[in-house]
Amino acid sequence: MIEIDHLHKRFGDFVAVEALSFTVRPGEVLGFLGPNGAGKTTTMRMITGFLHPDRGTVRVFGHDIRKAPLQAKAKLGYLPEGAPAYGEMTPLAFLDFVARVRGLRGPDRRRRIDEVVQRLALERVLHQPIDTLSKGFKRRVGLAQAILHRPPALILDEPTDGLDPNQKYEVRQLIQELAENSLIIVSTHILEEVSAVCTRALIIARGRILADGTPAELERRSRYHGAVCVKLPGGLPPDLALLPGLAGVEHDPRIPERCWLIPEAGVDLYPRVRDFIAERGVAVEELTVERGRLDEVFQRLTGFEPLSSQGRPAVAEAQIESFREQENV
Ligand SMILES: Nc1ncnc2c1ncn2[C@@H]1O[C@H](COP(=O)(O)OP(=O)(O)OP(=O)(O)O)[C@@H](O)[C@H]1O
Repeated sequence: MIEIDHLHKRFGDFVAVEALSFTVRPGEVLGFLGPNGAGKTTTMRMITGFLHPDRGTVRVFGHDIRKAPLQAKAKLGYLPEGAPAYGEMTPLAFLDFVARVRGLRGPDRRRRIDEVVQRLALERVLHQPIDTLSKGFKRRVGLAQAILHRPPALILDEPTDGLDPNQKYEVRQLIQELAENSLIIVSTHILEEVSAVCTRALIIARGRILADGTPAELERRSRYHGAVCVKLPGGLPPDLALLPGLAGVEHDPRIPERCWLIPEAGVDLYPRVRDFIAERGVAVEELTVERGRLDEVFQRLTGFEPLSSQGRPAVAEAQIESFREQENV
């Protein structure tokens, strides 16, 4: 278990992390999300003991990272941002060096190195200087050193950043496998990654926690949660706008006959839309329900407003209001 209690960090006058508290338990994969400069790396560096907080504590399986750093660090594997390594070394020499630092000796050291080499499929680059490896292989070497001593907690700072889609997929698969034996804190900018690998997500900005929940809980905070996506070749019947519980209509800018019917809070709109379509015999090509959009929740919480969406929902809501006025509803 990792317990973080009221962590603070300033750089000069700038507050990078403020009163950050959370606990991560075995079995959890915590996605650490936030815009650039939110304080993710600073927090991870404090958790792993590479940076001292101004205030607050970090306990790793009961060991305070400042008072008992060796015991705490023995429980941690850390992949820093960009997976730095000694570039002139080969992966084999680097892993051997890390294994020695981790206190692994004799046959056990060789066995563990063999294990991670196999797990990360490093065999064919073992004797090539790390500087000459592709980004994907460099990241694998970084992950190999992080798991070499089989730590019960892994801190991974943007493990898929800069990788191609296949390499990203591979690393995500690996994170899911590693989650069977270790709790994981993983920072990312990629929201689909959160749904793919995380059991819980924490959104931070300006060093503070803005949201904490499972990916499904966060998706439920989206205005698109429960939105019904319809593609109607004959266009939107005007009186569909009168459907009780409909908060707004958003048209797909790329496909004219397609739109999202946004529900009022707490309304299950889908059965009403389905019944309306069935009763009127409206031709329909697509009818699906959205779970919600993490990107929209993230943008709203972090105060970002994309230019392309400004005003769009408001216009749709105004149209509905005018329909309702005309019909005296
Ligand atoms: N050593 C330092 N000296 C001064 N400012 C720093 C230092 N380290 C980090 N900062 C600042 O603290 C803030 C938080 O940085 P941090 O790297 O933790 O953010 P992040 O969430 O990891 O961002 P990114 O997603 O871009 O990696 C940033 O504004 C950064 O410039």
